[in-house]
Amino acid sequence: MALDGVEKVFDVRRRVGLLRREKRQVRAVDGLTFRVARGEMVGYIGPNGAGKSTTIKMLTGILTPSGGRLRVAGIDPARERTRLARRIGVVFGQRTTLWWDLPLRDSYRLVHRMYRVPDARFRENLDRCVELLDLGDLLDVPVRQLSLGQRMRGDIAAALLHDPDVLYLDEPTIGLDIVSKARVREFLRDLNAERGTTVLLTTHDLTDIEQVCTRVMVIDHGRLMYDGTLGGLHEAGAGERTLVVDLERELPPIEVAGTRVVRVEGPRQWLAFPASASAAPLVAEVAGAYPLVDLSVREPDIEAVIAKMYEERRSA
Ligand SMILES: Nc1ncnc2c1ncn2[C@@H]1O[C@H](COP(=O)(O)OP(=O)(O)OP(=O)(O)O)[C@@H](O)[C@H]1O
Repeated sequence: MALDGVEKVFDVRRRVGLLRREKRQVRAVDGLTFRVARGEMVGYIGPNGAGKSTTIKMLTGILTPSGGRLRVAGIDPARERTRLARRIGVVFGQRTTLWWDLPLRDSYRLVHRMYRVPDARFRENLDRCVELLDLGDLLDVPVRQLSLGQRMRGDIAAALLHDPDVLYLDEPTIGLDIVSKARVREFLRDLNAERGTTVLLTTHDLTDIEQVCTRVMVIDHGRLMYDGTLGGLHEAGAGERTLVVDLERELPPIEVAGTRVVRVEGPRQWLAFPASASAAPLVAEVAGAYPLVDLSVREPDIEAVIAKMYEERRSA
């Protein structure tokens, strides 16, 4: 999977007052560049509205990027969506891709035909999924009668019957009890070990990442904020804070000892400094040396992401 400067801009019309409508652009994905090698298991996390679903939709070919280059298994998803469909599996925690009124077995038969999976291969895959996901007693139950955890296992099996090289999972453990969560995670590890399936996992549950992924990418405001191990993420998140400085006019990046300018937009500049340092002397220095209008200290976004996830984990 290879992304180079991928962008997605949405035009949104917003009503302003009674009659006027304002056109605004939302940059849901803003220049994403990363690679995921074959067989990697990667967590893809970020706060609500960060651009995760938009990325996944582009990776499946549902949405066309506004800019940049995107390849999955060597295929341009938007151009060859059908060819790509044979190579990828997709699981959405919040909705099912199964036929609501049909027993699992019939849904699987439809997948079999839709993807023209060779009979022997299909039977082998189905047997393996039934065994590992413990679906034996559920095959003849209509999907609507399944519990959430049972349905999720059924969905995961459906996404894998055509031997995809890449599996996208969007919140696969949401709403599941501890036993079902553990089962899903174990299954993903087994699948990866046996088949070398590449996994991209979106989740708000840190344990999913801890137990399944070897790498985590954090996205915020459509940009990649972090790419590395989970351990490294804690350090990065706790490492820096930002001083947001509004100057009277546009200036070249300002120089304040112990900080570095990470972004400039007109008269506004962002200065990163170590989280362990006190902000007060930095504020005094900026105020003394530059024409200042306003100033605020921001906690790092990554830290906010982690804090939020840990909060959710504690209360789970
Ligand atoms: N079809 C659309 N039209 C306009 N704006 C959109 C559309 N889809 C997404 N957006 C906007 O793009 C941004 C990114 O949304 P996206 O759904 O990708 O975030 P997310 O990281 O998946 O969030 P969540 O965790 O809440 O699912 C948001 O500001 C969202 O409002």
